[in-house]
Amino acid sequence: MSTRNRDIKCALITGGTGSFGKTMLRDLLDQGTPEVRIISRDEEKQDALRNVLRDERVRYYIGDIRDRESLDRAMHGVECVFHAAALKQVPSCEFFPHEAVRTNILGSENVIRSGIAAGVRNIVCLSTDKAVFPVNAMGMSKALMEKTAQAAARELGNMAKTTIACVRYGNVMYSRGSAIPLFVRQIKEGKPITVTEPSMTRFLMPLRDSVSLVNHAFSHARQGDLFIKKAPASTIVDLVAALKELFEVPDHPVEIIGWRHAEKLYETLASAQELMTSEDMGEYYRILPDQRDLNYKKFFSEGDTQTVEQDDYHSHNTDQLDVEGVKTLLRTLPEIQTELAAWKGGA
Ligand SMILES: O=c1ccn([C@@H]2O[C@H](COP(=O)(O)OP(=O)(O)O[C@H]3O[C@H](CO)[C@@H](O)[C@H](O)[C@H]3O)[C@@H](O)[C@H]2O)c(=O)[nH]1
Repeated sequence: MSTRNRDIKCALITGGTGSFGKTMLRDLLDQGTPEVRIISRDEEKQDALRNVLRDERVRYYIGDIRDRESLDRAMHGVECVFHAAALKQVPSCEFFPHEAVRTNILGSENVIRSGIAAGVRNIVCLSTDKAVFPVNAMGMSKALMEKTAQAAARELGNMAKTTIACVRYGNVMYSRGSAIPLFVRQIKEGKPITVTEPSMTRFLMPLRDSVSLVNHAFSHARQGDLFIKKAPASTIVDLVAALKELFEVPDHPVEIIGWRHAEKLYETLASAQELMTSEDMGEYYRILPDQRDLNYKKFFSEGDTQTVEQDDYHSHNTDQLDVEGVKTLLRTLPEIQTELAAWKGGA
């Protein structure tokens, strides 16, 4: 996936047993990283991972990013931190916003402070498109995580030992608790596919691309940068049609259930203002940090008058995949390949 992380001797992944964490872990091990630490709360998930991997280069730390001490114990000697631990489900954050504050904002602050204190070289914090113009508690807390990271980066400046960057990505296809595995389960169980709003669009990103984005950020980050990866999108109705065609169930019923709490019709990966201070890197955008200080007076005397000439970059105006395009992308996912083989084998 990446050839750029070969010189890392010791990496730490927070939330190391999640979908992203496990893929990142495998990527680092494949590159020959001598030591990868993961820190997470759930001993059972760690034990399951330990039994699957059986790799002595992986060190497991039980801990919670809410608890600075547990982070400090895992942090000494670490060169780079991939910070993926988060409360990421929209409904649970909506009902327990204070928990989102404690994990996504205060926990991230702990990761950053612990990393700086231990002299870590790179910290990459994972964010989401839901942090742009946020309407739900999950997105709001991730937006504040980004601000926390950027404030720490600004405070450190360019000469510091530690570089802090963020990445923002859209829906990771087949991630735990998301719509695609739910739709597959509904097909397998003969239950109606529940669609919220057919015309909703979402950026579609395979897990491997989210790891590439993080690797890109790791290799290219300057202090306070935020990276996004350009990605295609589709409507939910096309996503469902693609799955029905792949599983060859043209008559499978679809039930419209209406919008869930705090959902958007489309998601935005970068605002027009952010794009104004961004660098187009081909597959990626680098969004530069705001370098202004608190001396607002000089903005009037020295500031530029900038006009916003472009649109936000969102899932309604990025490349739109049609049903065939979604099918092609879905076919590349290992989980879909496994499900299809079992489905067709058993049919
Ligand atoms: O039964 C369902 C469930 C979802 N959807 C729709 O499918 C799309 C994707 O839903 P889902 O996979 O739950 O993703 P999001 O709600 O967009 O949020 C996901 O994507 C975020 C990144 O944007 C992650 O941070 C979140 O953890 C993850 O839940 C949305 O338009 C939903 O309205 C349905 O139509 N029917």
